[in-house]
Amino acid sequence: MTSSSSYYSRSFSANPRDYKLLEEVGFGASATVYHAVHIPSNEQVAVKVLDLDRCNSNFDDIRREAQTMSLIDHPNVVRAFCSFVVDRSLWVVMPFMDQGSCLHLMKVAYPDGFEEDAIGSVLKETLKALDYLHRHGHIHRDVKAGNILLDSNGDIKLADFGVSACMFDAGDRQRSRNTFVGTPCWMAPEVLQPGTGYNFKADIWSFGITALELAHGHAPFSKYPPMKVLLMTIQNAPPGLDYDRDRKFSKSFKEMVAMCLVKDPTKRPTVEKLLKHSFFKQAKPPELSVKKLFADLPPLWNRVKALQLKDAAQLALKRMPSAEQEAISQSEYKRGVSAWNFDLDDLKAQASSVENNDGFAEMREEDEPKSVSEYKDTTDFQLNVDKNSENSQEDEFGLEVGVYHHTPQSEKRNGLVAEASPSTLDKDTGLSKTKIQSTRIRKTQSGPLVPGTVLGHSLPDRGSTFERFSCYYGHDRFLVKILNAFLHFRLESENQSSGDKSSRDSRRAPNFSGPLMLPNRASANSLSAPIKSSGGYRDTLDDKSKTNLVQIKGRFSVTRENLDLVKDIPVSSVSRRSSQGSPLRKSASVGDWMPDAKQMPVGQSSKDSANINVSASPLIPHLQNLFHQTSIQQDLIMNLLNSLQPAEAVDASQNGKLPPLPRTPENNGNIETTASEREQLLLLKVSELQARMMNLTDELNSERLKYQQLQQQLNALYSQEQNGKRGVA
Ligand SMILES: Nc1ncnc2c1ncn2[C@@H]1O[C@H](COP(=O)(O)OP(=O)(O)OP(=O)(O)O)[C@@H](O)[C@H]1O
Repeated sequence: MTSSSSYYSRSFSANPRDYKLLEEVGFGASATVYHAVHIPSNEQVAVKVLDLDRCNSNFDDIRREAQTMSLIDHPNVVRAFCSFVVDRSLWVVMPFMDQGSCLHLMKVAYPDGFEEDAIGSVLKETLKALDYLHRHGHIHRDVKAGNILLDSNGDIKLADFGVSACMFDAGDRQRSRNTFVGTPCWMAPEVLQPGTGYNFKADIWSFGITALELAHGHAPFSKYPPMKVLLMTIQNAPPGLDYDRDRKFSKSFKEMVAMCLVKDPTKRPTVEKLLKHSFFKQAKPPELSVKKLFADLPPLWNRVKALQLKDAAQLALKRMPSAEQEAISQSEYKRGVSAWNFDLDDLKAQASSVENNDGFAEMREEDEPKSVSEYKDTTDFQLNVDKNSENSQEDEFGLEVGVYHHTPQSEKRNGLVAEASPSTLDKDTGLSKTKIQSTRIRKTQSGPLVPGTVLGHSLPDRGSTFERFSCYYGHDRFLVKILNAFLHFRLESENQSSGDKSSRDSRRAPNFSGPLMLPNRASANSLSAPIKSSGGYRDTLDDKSKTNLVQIKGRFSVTRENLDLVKDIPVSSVSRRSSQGSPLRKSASVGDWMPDAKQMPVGQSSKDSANINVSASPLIPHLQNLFHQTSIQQDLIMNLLNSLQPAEAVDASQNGKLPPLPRTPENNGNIETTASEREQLLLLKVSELQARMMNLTDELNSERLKYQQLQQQLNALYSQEQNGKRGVA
């Protein structure tokens, strides 16, 4: 094996014929990495073959990345010996790191993570790499275990400049620092937040997440879908090492991680400062701590093959196309693929997962932020949403706390908390064994967190009504789910919009929509086998993304669908009843339900907003978010409306009678009296539901108005742009 230092004395030719590609040793979002031999010198190298059609970056960007890589000269950073174009791909020749990435090693042999001494060495070497990059004005932007490579000598190098950005660049390149680039689980909150921009401190956050990844075998939140990760990263208290669960790790390791995972980037240490931390002062040389990790393992390519087979077998178990998609998506996501985008279908799938109440239930699990873990024992858990995240407090280590966290039962309740608790359904319904979660709202000390607009009722009312939904209408599980889902989305959208408010002045924002761009294999950084399925997920996406691609920026693409979305509200699959008596009306311009004109602000024309060239607009993500939220809410309302009729029908069809009332001494089982009483009760409930539906409709309208206002802003921006162009002409 050639030591990496001897590589530097050699020159590697930029001719594909001089390289013999051997085994595949890695696969990422846009590239396949091969173990190869440089024939003239008989040197082992790695050749990264970037599929230019699969890259979301333009060619100049990619070439620049390769050039940057070739200028690198640091023992802890993978440099490119040379790069050249072969057909529709770019070959980058690099030193071969014969033990692969830390992620791969964990997948193969350390699913629960490494020991602390190995982690210390790996992190220290990575930090040296970051120190070098930051000093030279680079933000890496994709620090993660999958990009930390090891070789048999114990050398540790940071790889993958696919998304790095130069802080000294100007123009387009500089702007890319305001784009949405990286891998969601590792991305700093400021990177995920619309329009805030970020700097090299984003790497410190990712470094902290990588520390957790190495300690646990996976990154925090890695089991959640992207949208949830995004929300959790922005809203939750930062993740960290738990003082109880992670007892095996030292205090200094925990403190070091906590220093990196502070939401306010200005409070994160620089690399220089971090290197002086006691954790790194104690770190052992990699030869002592890291080499032993792979001492007994077979060669890298055999491990890669084994993982490929394992992943292929797992996927073969899920033959159904949708299950396959889900498996690919989950698997890719968990393993940390960088290129990803959101898609309405994806979001809707997440919405449907809310039906199973996992939106709440998941929060109990292992990836909770550290502020949560101490409340693990509470059976009744609460979701606490602090709208004033910018006012979040800091603990003694300068850590932010309590942005979006569980609250212990014992806490005083003078603020508002949405509580999800198990509830048993009506025994007579056949669903009596099924537990669902009713949603109650009540006060907690954590402050006035959920605005009163959630349901437009006094708090005790809201609480009791939701309880009644789950008990009285226990037979209509669907209805309860709708209401729970609605509340969940309200909470999420409230938090999102509060995030939006804080960045209202921003000129650029990341886009959370578009197809989920995933490679067609089970796992990327885990080096798995391609999934060869005709008409499979990747194929579909490829075609779709090729035909629809409008703009490519970094790893994020804007597709025509994104734009169409602004013009065409997706028609819900839910059948809709007449809007008579509802403030909603069918809109001719957008083909869907719109607020009644008389409820619109003066001077606001829906016609104005119909024909907008939005391609250049930074408002697209906001509009998409609003559309998404409102269309889901709209569906919920329509479901609610629809459910009224069947509910009555079902009730009446039970042996031709109304549902049984409890026997009381008064009615003494008198059928005639109870029947009319029950009728009245049902009518009452129906009108109560209708009233609630009207409230929901009001909220929908106010969302619509927000959307209209955004459209107006968009119009104004567009005309400004047009005027500007005319002026220049
Ligand atoms: N020089 C190398 N030697 C050995 N293995 C490598 C080398 N470079 C990359 N790999 C392996 O290939 C995998 C994918 O490489 P890389 O991360 O560069 O691709 P990518 O498309 O940029 O991936 P992503 O964007 O998903 O991180 C790595 O996780 C690693 O396991």
